[in-house]
Amino acid sequence: MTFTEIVRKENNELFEAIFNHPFVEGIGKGEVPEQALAHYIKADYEYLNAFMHVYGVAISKSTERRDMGYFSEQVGFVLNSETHPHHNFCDVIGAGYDELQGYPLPPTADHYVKHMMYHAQMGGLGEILAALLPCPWTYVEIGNHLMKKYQPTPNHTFYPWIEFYANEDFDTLSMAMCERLDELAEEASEVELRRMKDAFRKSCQLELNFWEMAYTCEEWPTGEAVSSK
Ligand SMILES: Cc1ncc(CO)c(N)n1
Repeated sequence: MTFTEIVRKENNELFEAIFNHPFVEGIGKGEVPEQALAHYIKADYEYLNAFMHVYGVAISKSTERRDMGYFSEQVGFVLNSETHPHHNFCDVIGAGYDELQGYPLPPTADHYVKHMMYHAQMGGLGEILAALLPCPWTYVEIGNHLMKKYQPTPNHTFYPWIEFYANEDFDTLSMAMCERLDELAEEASEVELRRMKDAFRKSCQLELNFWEMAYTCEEWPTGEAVSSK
């Protein structure tokens, strides 16, 4: 088995818990509370900004042009394409996209971006990719799972969202990350492999918690966040 096949298997329970989460199930059924959709977009817009910062660190740690090219392509994808699923949620709640931008991250999203930045700063390319991979991988699987289970047609409330993540383009771009990570794992030491596994698992856990954060409209204890800007 390859490294990514092993970690996919070791974290199967988390993937299943994500598929069964009420937010994700709600997307499939076409019913998600409006506050949860708004909370998700506010957090995810800033999360994706942080994700691009991590790609930037990954570029600075790359020695090969193919890696630099891949990361820069991914930044372009987040900037130009991953706005589409966000627009779907905004349209459903009748909110303008810019109204939901610029908010401080709730605790779980804050934890998630700092977890990725920690591995980006402390680790090599393999460790960075291991921390990043659950982001596209869980969404590819969510998209395909919802397509299969609910077989939405274009008039489904969340068809654009589901179609975006189930689409082959997203799959191809994301799964290139699996192949590169497997190559890096071949050359990694035992210690590096353990760190890569930890980074991957924690990102899967935080993916699950991110859905819960949005669903419960999680806030900081006193209801006031300190802006990190
Ligand atoms: C939290 C989170 N994980 C994964 C994705 C998919 O890129 C996303 N947009 N947000």
